[in-house]
Amino acid sequence: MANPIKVIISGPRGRMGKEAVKMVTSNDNFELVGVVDRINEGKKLYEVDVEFNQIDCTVYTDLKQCIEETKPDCLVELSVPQAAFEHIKTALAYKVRPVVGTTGLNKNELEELKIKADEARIGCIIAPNFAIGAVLMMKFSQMAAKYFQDVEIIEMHHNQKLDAPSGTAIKTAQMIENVRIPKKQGHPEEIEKLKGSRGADMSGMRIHSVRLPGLIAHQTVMLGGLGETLTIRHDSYNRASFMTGVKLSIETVMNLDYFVYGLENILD
Ligand SMILES: NC(=O)C1=CN([C@@H]2O[C@H](COP(=O)(O)OP(=O)(O)OC[C@H]3O[C@@H](n4cnc5c(N)ncnc54)[C@H](O)[C@@H]3O)[C@@H](O)[C@H]2O)C=CC1
Ligand SMILES: O=C(O)C1=N[C@H](C(=O)O)C[C@H](O)C1
Repeated sequence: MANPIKVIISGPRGRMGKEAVKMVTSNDNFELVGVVDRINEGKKLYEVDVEFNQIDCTVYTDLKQCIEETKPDCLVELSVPQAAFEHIKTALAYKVRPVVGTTGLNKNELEELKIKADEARIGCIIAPNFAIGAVLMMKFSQMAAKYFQDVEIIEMHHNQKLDAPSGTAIKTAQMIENVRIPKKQGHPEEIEKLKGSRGADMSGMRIHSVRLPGLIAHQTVMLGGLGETLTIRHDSYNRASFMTGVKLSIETVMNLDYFVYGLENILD
């Protein structure tokens, strides 16, 4: 059997981080060699949270030190955008391949990371959504937008989410932008009596962000035409739904020497 891929995870105590720790440590092809967090420097994961019982892996607060001591192949980045950008740049500088789920990176940051990864010929996968169904929902929406110019994206998430609109909603709109003839939707003279009531505007499309306790991650794309509408919806009911894509990305990034934005680009 080939040597396991040595993985480090950023944001291990988070909702996604915990699920990723579980997935990586239960997979024989991977070895969790370290984690990076804001706190708990030098502790073992099992000391940090009872959920990590028996996981004998060191917590680092400095990514460079983590990389130098553990010599990982891959960084799984699941923290916050403010930290993620620096983490990805550091990983690339050490030739550690990033697999990034953290959303909220802006266009310039993504562009800079693409240039760095491509120039250094280091695989890097950034996926706003790792759920297979979500990727299909985005692709189906893109297919449909060729025929329906009027699009409203409604993303719905738990109320602890920091960024709005979601990374998935932005990626969906970008994919649609590639095929849709730009159009300002609604009545040309419409007036928002309450600011924001028509949602965010992306090339005339509208994006609405719902935040409620009880939700996990959901998105509806509504397309309207002459006397008909088409509704495409995806629901993640738990964070295990994202792990198929995280696992595939870790395996795939090891054989890449360029930047990838979106899981759809590595699915067969
Ligand atoms: N691509 C995808 O499929 C998915 C992406 N996400 C994204 O993943 C990110 C994390 O989401 P959640 O787990 O729900 O958030 P969370 O708030 O539960 O977890 C974030 C964790 O990062 C830690 N953190 C903060 N600063 C850090 C630093 N400098 N270094 C290391 N860790 C640090 C926090 O202490 C926290 O434990 C968000 O950006 C979210 O939008 C979430 C679900 C799916
Ligand atoms: O914060 C979340 O939870 C999620 N974030 C990602 C996003 O912003 O699209 C992916 C998924 O929707 C869950």
